[in-house]
Amino acid sequence: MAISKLTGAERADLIPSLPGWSEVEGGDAIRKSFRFDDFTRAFGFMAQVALLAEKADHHPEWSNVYNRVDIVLTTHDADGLSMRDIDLARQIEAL
Ligand SMILES: C[C@H](O)[C@H](O)[C@H]1CNC2=NC(N)=NC(=O)C2=N1
Repeated sequence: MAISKLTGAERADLIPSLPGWSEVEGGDAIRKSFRFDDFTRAFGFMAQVALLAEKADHHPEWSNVYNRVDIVLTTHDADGLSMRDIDLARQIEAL
């Protein structure tokens, strides 16, 4: 099943509803940087996100430095931003 990229209008409507998430230049991804008290907290968060990602079969591009976790969401199968990214961002926010 083809996954469709969000249109500019859809992005403009949806992204502002995700607190702290911003559009990456070009509009093909969204990103957010999370900060925690320490590495243990950051890694615990990553473990929770990993479980969500596996369940959704939709995986983040991310990096971790000590207490910081930088997440980029994009849909490789759509070559850009899709509703799957919005859905995963919403689930991350609900953690
Ligand atoms: C075969 C498997 O369902 C796909 O490769 C999934 C896995 N995780 C994925 N994650 C992301 N971010 N984009 C995808 O297109 C994607 N595709």
